[in-house]
Amino acid sequence: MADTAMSVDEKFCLSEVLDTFKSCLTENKEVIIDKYVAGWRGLVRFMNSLGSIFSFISKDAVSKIQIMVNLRNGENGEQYFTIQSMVKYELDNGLVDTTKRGSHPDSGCRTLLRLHRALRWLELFLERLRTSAEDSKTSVMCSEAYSESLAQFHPWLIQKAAGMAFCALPGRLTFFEVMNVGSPEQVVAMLGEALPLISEVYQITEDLYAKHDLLGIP
Ligand SMILES: CCCCCCCC/C=C\CCCCCCCC(=O)N[C@@H](COP(=O)(O)O)[C@H](O)/C=C/CCCCCCCCCCCCC
Repeated sequence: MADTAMSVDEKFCLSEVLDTFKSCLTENKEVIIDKYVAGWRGLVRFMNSLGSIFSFISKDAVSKIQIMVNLRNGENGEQYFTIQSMVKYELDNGLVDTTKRGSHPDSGCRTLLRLHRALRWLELFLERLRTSAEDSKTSVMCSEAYSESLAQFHPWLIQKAAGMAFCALPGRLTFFEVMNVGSPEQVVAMLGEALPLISEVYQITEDLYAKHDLLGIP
């Protein structure tokens, strides 16, 4: 049974998120939805600790996480064990609006695609953080990562609101402290460990969605 309650107030722990993404993949390289969602939940906790200016982002992420949790807890929950089984089940049963919005606005494939696009932003942002100089600005790194990924899928108003929120990000050192991992060197080492796993999960999902022509679900 997947978690039904969303707790977003617990303290963030980067190693916990790292472990969750690590445990996302099965031996057959399928992506386990419960673990994927748990990874996002950890990231949302972290974002909440940065201040209420991020709450509009947090709310959207939480609502998408909750849609996935509800699908896992629904009568066909077993079909949502992995992203691969979800895609097969929803496509076989006509449960995805692939070209225009219709009767399945909250399909698993559509909802997960939004998180998947955000995972690309995360990958780009973390890579910038990992290789950043002491005087680098988190707001700039975050904004560049956003422009290269999620921004193309967001309307102007959301882009502006996101840009304003990024300006409220703490400086690099404070940001590292909130991660609660240790020294900056330890943070960099942790990021170096986390990134290949996040990239692998991203690429597997990207390839699967591309294979089924699902990357543009409206
Ligand atoms: C080691 C950790 C360091 C980094 C921690 C990052 C923590 C980030 C946590 C959560 C990120 C939120 C993910 C947001 C998912 C957005 C999905 C989306 O694109 N939704 C839009 C489209 O949905 P539909 O309308 O089609 O259903 C929706 O319109 C979006 C609304 C809200 C704005 C989303 C802005 C996203 C900016 C992502 C950067 C987050 C910055 C966090 C800074 C640490």
